[in-house]
Amino acid sequence: MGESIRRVEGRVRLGPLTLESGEVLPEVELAYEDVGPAEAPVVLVCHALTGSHRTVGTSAAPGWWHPLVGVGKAVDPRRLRVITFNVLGGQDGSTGPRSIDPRNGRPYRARFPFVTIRDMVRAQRLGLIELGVNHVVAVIGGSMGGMQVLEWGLMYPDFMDLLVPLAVTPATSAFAIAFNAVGRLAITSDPAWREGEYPEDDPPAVGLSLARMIGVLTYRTPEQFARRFGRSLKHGWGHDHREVAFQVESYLLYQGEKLVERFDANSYLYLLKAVDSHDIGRGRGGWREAARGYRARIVAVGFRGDLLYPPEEIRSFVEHLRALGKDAIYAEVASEYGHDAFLVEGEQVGEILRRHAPELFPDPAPASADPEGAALLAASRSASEKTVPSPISG
Ligand SMILES: CC(=O)SCCNC(=O)CCNC(=O)[C@H](O)C(C)(C)COP(=O)(O)OP(=O)(O)OC[C@H]1O[C@@H](n2cnc3c(N)ncnc32)[C@H](O)[C@@H]1OP(=O)(O)O
Ligand SMILES: N[C@@H](CCO)C(=O)O
Repeated sequence: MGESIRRVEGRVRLGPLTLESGEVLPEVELAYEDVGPAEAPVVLVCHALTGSHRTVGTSAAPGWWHPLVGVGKAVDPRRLRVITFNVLGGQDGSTGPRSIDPRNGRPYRARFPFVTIRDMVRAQRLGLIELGVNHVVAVIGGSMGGMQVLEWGLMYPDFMDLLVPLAVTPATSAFAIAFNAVGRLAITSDPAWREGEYPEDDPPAVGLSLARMIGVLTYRTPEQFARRFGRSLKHGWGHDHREVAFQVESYLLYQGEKLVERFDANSYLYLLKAVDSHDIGRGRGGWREAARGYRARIVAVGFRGDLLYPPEEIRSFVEHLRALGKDAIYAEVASEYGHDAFLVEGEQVGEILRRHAPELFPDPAPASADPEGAALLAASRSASEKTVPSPISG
């Protein structure tokens, strides 16, 4: 970041935390990134499955959401204080399966308790209080991050002014749970998983890799694969069923390997379970009834071709909110990235935020005055598609 922009990475200690299940984690810590002026209005960002608290990052290592959050972007840390926590159950410094259980001095691994999206949100609320934050202007997140956004709005309805759930439905569908179940089975049936007791340098690589490959199939679209790979061959066409004949196979294998390099298999299992737990209506009379509890304004975004969280379901959710008299709008983004578009189409999501919440996300001041900001801008991806206006956008 430029010298003028404050960026802190740290950990907050929360002490014991009673989970939704009734189990108690005796010592909980959350890793966080805190970027922007300390006195500025706070935007809380919630990360997705394999993201981390490094939302903005640095010019040398831009964070996972650099297309949307950063100098010159819609969520600009020159005027907003942007805070992200690594989720409870995560693997980037927050308490999770890799952490030491203080009761016996051993890593939890597969003995870590089941955590839900609500547990993640409660931990973050305690984390914000530790950081001296009692109100945020917006909570933003996509996918598993969007689940946290929806829960934030019900668990602490007056804590924020605006909720921005992206690529998420009010409850995880049977179809999405089914893919998660297959992913988990891929990991747990790899003999290298060893009931979670694998050494750090010998993880269940085949299982985790396979789980990611299955996941990637649901995060993208047939259109993207057709355009990128078509039937292009990697090697000459042979007759061995073990060969990697097509480019698309090579790509998928690489995506699997890449995750093995950067993610813990046990944490992946727990986070998939947390995703399965997502249902804003659980214990609240169903999602339609639960929706009555929102008090903050909502700008919800769906992504064309999202197999897991179909835009039409998000749109119906917003229609229901509006029928309840809530201040909610829906906008849709077209992208061949499908579900993953929430991560890469930052320019389009930024346009939606500027249009519907200009008081928080005004047109950016040029980043050129800040050389590091310009470098971050250059690092972001260009969006090729345009935002699709929705008839129910305000
Ligand atoms: C951006 C980050 O910070 S990632 C690390 C933190 N984690 C996160 O942010 C979680 C969320 N992020 C993600 O899910 C992803 O990073 C996304 C969706 C944002 C982008 O996905 P990517 O995998 O980077 O994009 P994409 O699908 O274009 O794949 C590109 C990779 O496939 C490789 N590739 C492309 N075609 C082929 C092929 N035929 N055979 C083998 N590899 C191939 C590219 O070389 C490239 O490799 P690289 O990642 O080492 O540069
Ligand atoms: N690509 C996303 C998918 C889940 O939203 C991730 O890895 O977090």
